[in-house]
Amino acid sequence: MLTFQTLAQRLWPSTSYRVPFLGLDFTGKTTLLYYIQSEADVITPYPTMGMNIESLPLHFAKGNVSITGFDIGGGCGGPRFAGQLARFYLPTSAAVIWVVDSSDKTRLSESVEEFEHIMDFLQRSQRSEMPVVLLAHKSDLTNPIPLDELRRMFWPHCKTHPFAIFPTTCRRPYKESGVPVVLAWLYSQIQAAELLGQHSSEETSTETQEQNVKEMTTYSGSTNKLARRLEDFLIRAESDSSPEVFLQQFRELNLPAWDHYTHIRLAYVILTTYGRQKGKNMIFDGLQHYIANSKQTTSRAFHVTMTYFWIQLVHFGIRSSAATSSHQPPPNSDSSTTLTSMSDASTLVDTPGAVPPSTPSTDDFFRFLLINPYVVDSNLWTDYYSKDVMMSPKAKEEMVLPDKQPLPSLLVRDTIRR
Ligand SMILES: Nc1nc2c(ncn2[C@@H]2O[C@H](COP(=O)(O)OP(=O)(O)OP(=O)(O)O)[C@@H](O)[C@H]2O)c(=O)[nH]1
Ligand SMILES: [Mg+2]
Repeated sequence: MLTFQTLAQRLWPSTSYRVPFLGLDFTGKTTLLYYIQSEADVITPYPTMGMNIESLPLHFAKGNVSITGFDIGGGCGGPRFAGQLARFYLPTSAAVIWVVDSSDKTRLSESVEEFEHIMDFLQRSQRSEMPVVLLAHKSDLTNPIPLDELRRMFWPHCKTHPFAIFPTTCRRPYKESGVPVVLAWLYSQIQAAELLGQHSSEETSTETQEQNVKEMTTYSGSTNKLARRLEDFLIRAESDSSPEVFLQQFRELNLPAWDHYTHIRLAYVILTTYGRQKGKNMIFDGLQHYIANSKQTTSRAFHVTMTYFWIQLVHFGIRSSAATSSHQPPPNSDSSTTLTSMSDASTLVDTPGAVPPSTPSTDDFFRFLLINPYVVDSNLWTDYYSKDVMMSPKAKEEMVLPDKQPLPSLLVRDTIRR
């Protein structure tokens, strides 16, 4: 049976120490991650969808250490879902960074509540010795919550952990930001844990793993639909046909199902194999062809705006997971090419002697889903479009822009990633 923790270990082998950046949305987790990486302030103008995973090589007088920062966004499914996602990584993490927006007293008790859930989980995963650092972030703003008050509220929930609170800001020069002190503390804690042999246990009992899966889908007794759907997607992906067979089934109007999972996998496989420009046209042409000719889709109609929406979201996700993917997109994959259709696609794949573009592996699709779990939510479009706009005849026939908020921008993300 697939267990999430085994999967996480397979996809991100522990060559460096995993440190998740957790906390409520809008607290500054992403800004901090890239601030640590570049030692300079960066602009993060939109909430994180899914995760940012970055390698952070840290240098100290006493030695060097490599940390992999997992910034788990509150921009998808809310803090509860982010907390559930964190459970994939927590049992094998070296430490936890909990970020509080110290300028926002109104959300303090919400932050404590989420923190308590995470600490309970660590307790049950037998990781009650894991170092926890609380960042009283945005300390540049006026009237920050006093550190004593933060200690009073958070400390009772993590008494068994090495624990420290530091004020931090990304709005000052790096050396004055408080961040170097945090990293030095983390380094000393990781070294100490290493000496005591606490972090060496990568193995987790089957019982604990099964508990983690249960934790992933159940939260305080209430079932989380998104987490369940993610689990369904991962289980399906594990036993699914190869990407080559899957594309063949698409061309032959013979897919095993015509549902949200199938659409996401189709978009993923085609966009990673052929790049955005070519892949987008292939998806448009291929879907129209399929809907017009397959018995599976007799009552369906092609929807231009919906198709464009999912292409944009899946492509955004592919670019987000690119840093951790083993699959290399084709050269010039994003450059402009002439219109390509599904019949061109079969030519590309089947021409004798031609070198076919390589398709991504199953692991790459797992990785994509884990980093971008929001794609499992078939109602995600409602965050961007009102029902009236999306269901209008105009939106069905041509691309209509969202009326609620702009779609996540690759340009912005790439500026941040530089
Ligand atoms: N004043 C101030 N603002 C900051 C600081 N760090 C981040 N911000 C701002 O806080 C806002 C939220 O930052 P993000 O990094 O997107 O927050 P996040 O925790 O990643 O949010 P989600 O992705 O929604 O979970 C942005 O407007 C940042 O520019 C800081 O040190 N000082
Ligand atoms: Mg973020």
